[in-house]
Amino acid sequence: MDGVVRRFGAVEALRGLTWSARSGEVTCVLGPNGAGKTTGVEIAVGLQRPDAGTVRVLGADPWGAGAAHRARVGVMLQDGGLPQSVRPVALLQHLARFWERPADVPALVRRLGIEDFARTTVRRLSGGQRQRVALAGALVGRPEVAFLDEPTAGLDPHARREVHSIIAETAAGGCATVVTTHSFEEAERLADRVVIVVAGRVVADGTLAEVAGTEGLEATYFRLADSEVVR
Ligand SMILES: Nc1ncnc2c1ncn2[C@@H]1O[C@H](COP(=O)(O)OP(=O)(O)OP(=O)(O)O)[C@@H](O)[C@H]1O
Repeated sequence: MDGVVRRFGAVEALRGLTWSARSGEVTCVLGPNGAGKTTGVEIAVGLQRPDAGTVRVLGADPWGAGAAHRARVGVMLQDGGLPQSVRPVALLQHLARFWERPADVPALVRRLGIEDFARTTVRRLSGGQRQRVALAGALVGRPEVAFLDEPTAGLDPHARREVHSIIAETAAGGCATVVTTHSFEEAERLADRVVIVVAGRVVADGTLAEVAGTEGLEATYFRLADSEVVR
């Protein structure tokens, strides 16, 4: 996305957001609460229209893009948007039928521990369980681009470890994998590239090594976030 602006009344959530993600890489997007990460992701998947700027995902403008484009893009949003009254495995099997070459649903279910709560409807799942189903839903179509909004927030350590390996494998399979996170440890473990967003702008963008430099990712983040907030 290039120069993307998004306003909500008097709030300027995105103030010229410019960054990109590449195939075969994990791009971690970091930034304080309210920095504009989710807004950026929602624009990238066509759920919101920018007030200004340009967005291209797989060469297409996501706003108003058709079903063929959407089928190439996987999305996991913070509040899930999952149907409430279905059971997880039935939901994933149903989703898998929309794609020509879906992922192996039983393998995904096993790896994410979804079989432990397979008989519970989505409505009654815990937050972390629901999140695992949402992640499986985002990846079941083997997308070429995936936007995962805080995929490990609130997950227990086992689930987090499994999600990290699934994300790494997804990128290794060629997917441009975008992950928003508040965890430096997660970004250091997963990221090929890091984008730091503060107050609707990108304040750092590069490989993990470039962004972390000699001071490390955490120190870089606080330095950039604090100076931007003060400004
Ligand atoms: N629909 C909306 N109406 C009004 N303001 C909004 C709306 N959506 C987002 N905002 C505002 O835009 C800004 C960016 O929000 P956004 O959810 O993108 O931040 P974020 O970086 O994802 O934060 P978090 O880390 O808490 O998830 C915030 O100030 C938020 O209050």
